[in-house]
Amino acid sequence: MKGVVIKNTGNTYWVRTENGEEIVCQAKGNFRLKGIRSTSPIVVGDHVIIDQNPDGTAFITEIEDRKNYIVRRASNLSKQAHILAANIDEALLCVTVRFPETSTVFIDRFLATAEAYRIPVCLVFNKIDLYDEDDKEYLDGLIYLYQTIGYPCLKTSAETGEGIEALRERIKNKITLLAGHSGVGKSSLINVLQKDASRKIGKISDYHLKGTHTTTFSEMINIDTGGYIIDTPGIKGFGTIDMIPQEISHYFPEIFRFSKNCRYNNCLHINEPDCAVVKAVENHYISESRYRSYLNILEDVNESKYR
Ligand SMILES: Nc1nc2c(ncn2[C@@H]2O[C@H](COP(=O)(O)OP(=O)(O)OP(=O)(O)O)[C@@H](O)[C@H]2O)c(=O)[nH]1
Ligand SMILES: [Zn+2]
Repeated sequence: MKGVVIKNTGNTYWVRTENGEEIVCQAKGNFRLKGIRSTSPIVVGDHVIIDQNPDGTAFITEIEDRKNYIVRRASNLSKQAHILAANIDEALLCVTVRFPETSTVFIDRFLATAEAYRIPVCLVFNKIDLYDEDDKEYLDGLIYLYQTIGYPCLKTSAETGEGIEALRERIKNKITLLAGHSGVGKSSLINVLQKDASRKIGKISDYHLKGTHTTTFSEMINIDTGGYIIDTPGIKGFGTIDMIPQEISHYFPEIFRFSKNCRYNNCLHINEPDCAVVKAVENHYISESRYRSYLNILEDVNESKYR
């Protein structure tokens, strides 16, 4: 039987089968994925094949190739990657320009990392009911910037319901990763999209966690109108540690386009002669905030080499 892993704690996996049933499974014996050293061989979002025994127990026997996956920022000491989720159709980065303010550096780091993971991103600007005229002007500037680069943007209010139908359409029949700073309204948006979401989560956890001390890695919330949302504490902003300096510009689509005209093909776009990127920033074809974020990641990657 085929299914998708919707929750995982320890060696226990909740699999939703094609006919909508939820089955609790174990991974079979020494289940290991080829080529990846990971703390958990099977993760939320994995497409798996399960075998169910007459006594009701079920085992995952096969896992299909992943189209993408995200890894928790691993410490340099550990060679094992902690994979948080796989097969993500789109990430929603929930952003507020106030209460709390999300910095453009944070947004751009997230976008660059998502590019590296090959996960499309839609920006969701929440709490629009709270913004004054200045905030709105700033917000419209941000939306113009990111839409021009190619990132879709939505404006929402979990409080008034504005923009929620567009959001619902956006996530329909997809596996969506919800990310963003603490307090921007991720849980509130989930609760508006799926009325009984928190109750459902509670029920599953209570059933399994009785008397045990396992950690919930990730789980998906089923949206009745179609789709799943992955809401995982560890992925508020994911790390960029594994990038090499020359690669970073590949993850800024508009910077990458200009970089092809730099004199040196290993140009880092700092102060090299005839750098087409620096020139494009000066001429306002590339936004200064995006360029600052690029330099910020570059600095971080350079530092991490010496740690
Ligand atoms: N006015 C207004 N308040 C909102 C909106 N969305 C969320 N809030 C409020 O913002 C606060 C934080 O919302 P949460 O949904 O807990 O934020 P979160 O992103 O899930 O935060 P973490 O769980 O810490 O990551 C709560 O008091 C919400 O009621 C909105 O669109 N408008
Ligand atoms: Zn350059």
